[in-house]
Amino acid sequence: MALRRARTLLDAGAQVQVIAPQQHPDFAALPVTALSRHYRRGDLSGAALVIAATGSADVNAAVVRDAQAQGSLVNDAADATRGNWRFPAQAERAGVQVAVTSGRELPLLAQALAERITALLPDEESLDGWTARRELAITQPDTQRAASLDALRADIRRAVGLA
Ligand SMILES: C[C@@]1(CC(=O)O)c2cc3[nH]c(cc4nc(cc5[nH]c(cc(n2)[C@H]1CCC(=O)O)[C@@](C)(CC(=O)O)[C@@H]5CCC(=O)O)C(CC(=O)O)=C4CCC(=O)O)c(CCC(=O)O)c3CC(=O)O
Ligand SMILES: NC(=O)C1=CN([C@@H]2O[C@H](COP(=O)(O)OP(=O)(O)OC[C@H]3O[C@@H](n4cnc5c(N)ncnc54)[C@H](O)[C@@H]3O)[C@@H](O)[C@H]2O)C=CC1
Repeated sequence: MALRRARTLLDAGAQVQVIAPQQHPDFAALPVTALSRHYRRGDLSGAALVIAATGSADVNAAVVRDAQAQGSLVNDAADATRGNWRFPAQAERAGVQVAVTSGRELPLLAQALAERITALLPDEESLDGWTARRELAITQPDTQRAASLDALRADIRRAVGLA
């Protein structure tokens, strides 16, 4: 679990520190700093986002409490309602990102919706074409500009399946 979270955070550009007595061997290949020991109060100092993902509910509760006391965002991997951060399913193509949360614990729905949305995401060529059209449109005089943006809006809406 911690490994999956670490990959998500690294993909988002975070600096990741892992604290656990036993760590999955795949951590060795990741650019994380690792402490091979039990969690101690004080370990969270300076952390913007904290994930409690031990198998122990008591340790996770202590981590959540300590994180909240210092004002950090925190996720309890065993129960998202105990923290204030949730992990969404993600759809991404050519820089366009959509995050889907079920607002509850229903990851299979979030994943299914993210998969459906991925199929709607435009390719790089379309994005580049629309961006160029927008850049041109916003340099035009008012009436022409409105017509160009309306035409672009209609094309974009059609491309994502809207009437
Ligand atoms: C609350 C949340 C976490 C949070 O935000 O804190 C949460 C909670 C839990 N997930 C559990 C199980 C599974 N999670 C997945 C998959 C994903 N889970 C993700 C998010 C979230 N999962 C958040 C809610 C999201 C929402 O609903 O909106 C995704 C979308 C994103 C991500 O994890 O990065 C990711 C897709 C990754 C991808 O697309 O690649 C699969 C399927 C699989 O692995 O393929 C299973 C097995 C099937 C099943 O159990 O449904 C368990 C039981 C654990 C146990 O057995 O103990 C809990 C805990 C509980 O429910 O208590
Ligand atoms: N949100 C989700 O999608 C999922 C959540 N989970 C939850 O995540 C948690 C972890 O599950 P797994 O990764 O499968 O368990 P795991 O047993 O593989 O890993 C637990 C890790 O916690 C470490 N640990 C134990 N005591 C510790 C302490 N005092 N201080 C620091 N580290 C300590 C262990 O060394 C180990 O590395 C569980 O609470 C489980 O319910 C599990 C699967 C999916």
